[in-house]
Amino acid sequence: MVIVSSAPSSVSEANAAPAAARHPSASNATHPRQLSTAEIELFARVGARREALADDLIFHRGEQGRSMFIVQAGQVRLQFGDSVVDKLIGPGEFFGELALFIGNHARVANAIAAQPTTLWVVSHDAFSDLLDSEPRLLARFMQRSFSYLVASEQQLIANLRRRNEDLMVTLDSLRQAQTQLTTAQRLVQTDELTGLCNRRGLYLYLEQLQQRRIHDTTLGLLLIDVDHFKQINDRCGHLVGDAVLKAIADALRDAAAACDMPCRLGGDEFAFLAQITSLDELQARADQIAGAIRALRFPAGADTLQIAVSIGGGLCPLEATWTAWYSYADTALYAVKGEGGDGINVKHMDAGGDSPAFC
Ligand SMILES: Nc1nc2c(ncn2[C@@H]2O[C@H](COP(=O)(O)OP(=O)(O)OP(=O)(O)O)[C@@H](O)[C@H]2O)c(=O)[nH]1
Repeated sequence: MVIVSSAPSSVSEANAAPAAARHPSASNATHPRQLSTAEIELFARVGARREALADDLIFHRGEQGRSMFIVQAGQVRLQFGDSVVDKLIGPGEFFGELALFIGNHARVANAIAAQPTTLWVVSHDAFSDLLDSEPRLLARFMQRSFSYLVASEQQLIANLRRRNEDLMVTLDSLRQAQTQLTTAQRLVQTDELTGLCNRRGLYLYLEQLQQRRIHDTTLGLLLIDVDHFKQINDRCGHLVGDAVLKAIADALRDAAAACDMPCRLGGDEFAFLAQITSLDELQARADQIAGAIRALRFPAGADTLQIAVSIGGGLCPLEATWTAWYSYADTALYAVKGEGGDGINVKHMDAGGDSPAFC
């Protein structure tokens, strides 16, 4: 509870010195916020006495102030908020002096009694009167206060600058972490050998399919499997096998429109999901892929190696699932393999048709 009501105070609370529990008589204003005995006597003469119990609010942040406060006994805590450290004002020290000098000044801190405290409250008007009667003493007091205020403001600016720099460093680390996360996400969706999407990348594409759909198109799926790939590895070595897989990936990439998804499902098996308008268009993609792969040549000792693929697929009924599409295309692919490979089997995936996937 505040016993004596008082007018409020200023920005200079931010600059109040930490309470060192100095007693006024122990010093003759050696600390810039410590009043000399003469100053205390002068202010005590014109100030109103105010008693505050522990936790009493003396003024709050934003409140307009016209008075300065001097702690006679006890201690006042200035809370600035915004992560600025609180300050404790002890006996013989003053706070809120800017309101005294300029009148009507918005307080920048809450002032709360840290313990039972006695204050002198010096109003702006009383101070103006004193300026006439005690100009020399008050000039020294004001000079000291101003230089302390300026030094404190500079300290505040330096702290803010440091805080800003710390924030920039934190922001930088966050950006780096974000980039690393994006890279990691890309890597887990990418097949290391060919650079195409892997199965995880395909599943992500399927999850986002609704948003990626192109108006007036349907989906077509092709499964592409290299014929006798094991023999290529056995005859020519794994490095040639790898080169074959990479070249097939390039052929798929070349045949893909921006909205299509060519990917490597694993081993020598690839998938190609296309947004197209007709079965003919899907057939044309399959022909382009098979033709490009057939045209590839790889050194195999004295000979050159030619590659062939089997392709199965069809137009995907949108009400069916990926598993059903895959199962249908796989059946179509193995029909080609059963006839010796190097062929294309692309049809409508008809839920009422002869495919076991849709039975
Ligand atoms: N070079 C290389 N070989 C791989 C890679 N991944 C899987 N393989 C090999 O690919 C071969 C696939 O063999 P199969 O599944 O029998 O297929 P295939 O020999 O093409 O038989 P068909 O499909 O019936 O014509 C296996 O020998 C695997 O070891 C890879 O990344 N690089």
